[in-house]
Amino acid sequence: MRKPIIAGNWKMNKTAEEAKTLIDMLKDKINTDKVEVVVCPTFTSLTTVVKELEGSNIGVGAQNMHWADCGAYTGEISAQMLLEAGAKYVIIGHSERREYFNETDETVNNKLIKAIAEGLVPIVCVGESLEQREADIQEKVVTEQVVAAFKNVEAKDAQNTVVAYEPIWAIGTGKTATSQQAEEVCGWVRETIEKLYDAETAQKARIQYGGSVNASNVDELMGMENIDGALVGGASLKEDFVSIVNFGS
Ligand SMILES: O=C[C@H](O)COP(=O)(O)O
Repeated sequence: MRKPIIAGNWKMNKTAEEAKTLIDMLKDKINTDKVEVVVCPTFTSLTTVVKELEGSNIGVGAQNMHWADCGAYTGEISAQMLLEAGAKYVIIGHSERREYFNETDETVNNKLIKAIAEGLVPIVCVGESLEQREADIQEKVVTEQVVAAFKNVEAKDAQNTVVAYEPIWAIGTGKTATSQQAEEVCGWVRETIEKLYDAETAQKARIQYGGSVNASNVDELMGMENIDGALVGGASLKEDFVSIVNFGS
């Protein structure tokens, strides 16, 4: 049985002081007995959030990383720097990085391999655009993204990798995919992992849905066979996140 994992992607929000206030408001209300919970602040707030969550079971992640150990990559951050700051998870290939910062399937693969090598838990994002959904090629798009992301990744490492299916047309729009749409694509993701590796790997890998998840739709989404969690944006910046991670209660 896969343990559900719900992560909050804060994106470019919350100064370190604001992050402390949010964590102080959330941490004692979140139940981690049945759900693995992760918060992903900006890098500048990482150490503050890690300190505020000391003694809790809530994990801390980063929103991105570079695959190099060091070098002339202005503005980038290495896996070692994330680990030093206390991150245990890292989001890779978010659609906003693919759109605004030229993230490609190749860079996503480079980052996934490096995250695994350094012992970070990767959350790899895939998902189609509105145009691709309207053209009904979402299965092709997502399948290709998954295949490219896992190139040269061993089965044991794929089993510990989280894949987040985030239809771009549902991100930040309030237009959530229906549970049936989300389940269909997450099922394709799992089938693709099985074809790449084996049934055991496909069953152990966890798949999140992301895209306007909120307290009113999380229960139905989490009831889907191939949805093991959620990657939450806007709703993770407020008390709604408590209702989301405590889903079903
Ligand atoms: O990483 C989170 C996703 O981009 C979803 O964001 P959202 O919940 O604001 O739609």
